[in-house]
Amino acid sequence: MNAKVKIDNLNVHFGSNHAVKGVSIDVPENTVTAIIGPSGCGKSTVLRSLNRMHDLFPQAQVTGKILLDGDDIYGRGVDPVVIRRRVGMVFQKPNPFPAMSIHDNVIAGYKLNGRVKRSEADEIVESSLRRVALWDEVKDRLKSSAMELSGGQQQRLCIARTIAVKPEVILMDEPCSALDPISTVKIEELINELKERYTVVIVTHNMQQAARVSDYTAFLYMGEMIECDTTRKIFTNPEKSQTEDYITGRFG
Ligand SMILES: Nc1ncnc2c1ncn2[C@@H]1O[C@H](COP(=O)(O)OP(=O)(O)OP(=O)(O)O)[C@@H](O)[C@H]1O
Repeated sequence: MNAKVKIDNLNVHFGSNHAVKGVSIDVPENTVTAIIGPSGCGKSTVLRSLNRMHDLFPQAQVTGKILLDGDDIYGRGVDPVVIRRRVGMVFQKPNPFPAMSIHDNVIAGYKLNGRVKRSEADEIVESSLRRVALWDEVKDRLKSSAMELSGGQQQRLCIARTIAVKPEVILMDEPCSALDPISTVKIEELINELKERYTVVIVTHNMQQAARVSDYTAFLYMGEMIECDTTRKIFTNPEKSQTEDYITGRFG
């Protein structure tokens, strides 16, 4: 299988804190890869490296390579804005734009490309909302504020906003941690559908969630990648004792 994203000897320093130490992971296309590990082990830092989010933190120093379709996203002349369009991100807490309607939230990122005809915008809003199974719930109130939606609906709206830009890769940082169990099930079902079109990388604290939604799992510990394999192998027959200790709840 092709590696859509290849993380090759990634190191991230925040000042003197060496947060990510020589991590290499291949992320195959049209799969879900979960990154798990105890708090502070560097999961979010690895994830944010995949769309150059650390460019926004001057103290962060990133070395190594992140290849997207074989090209280094940190290469000379590469525009991080273009990378962030190809590699979208969904955050822990749903973060719709509070002053915008449901409709305008979905199309907000797409509009950064330039003027969009009304009919084109309506079509993108509908198809994106359908894809996150939110259309039927909101189609009669597209002009209402996004803040009127429940937390779970807001998270699906944020995923719709990410999809509307037509990314190739979707990064998700603990996308269900602020949601109730029913909304969590909906997002997990959605993640399973998303991989038909996109490559998904998800950070989660919840090992059952990693086991349910992912095809591959990478276990990080203190900034190092201990083991990366199929999720089935990691959860049933891991190679490393640290992985086994973590997934059986002996630490973390
Ligand atoms: N913007 C930042 N500035 C300075 N240090 C940071 C920054 N982001 C992360 N770190 C440091 O990098 C290390 C790894 O943090 P990271 O958030 O990646 O861990 P994590 O595994 O995602 O943790 P959690 O599960 O608690 O969210 C920590 O020591 C953290 O303090």
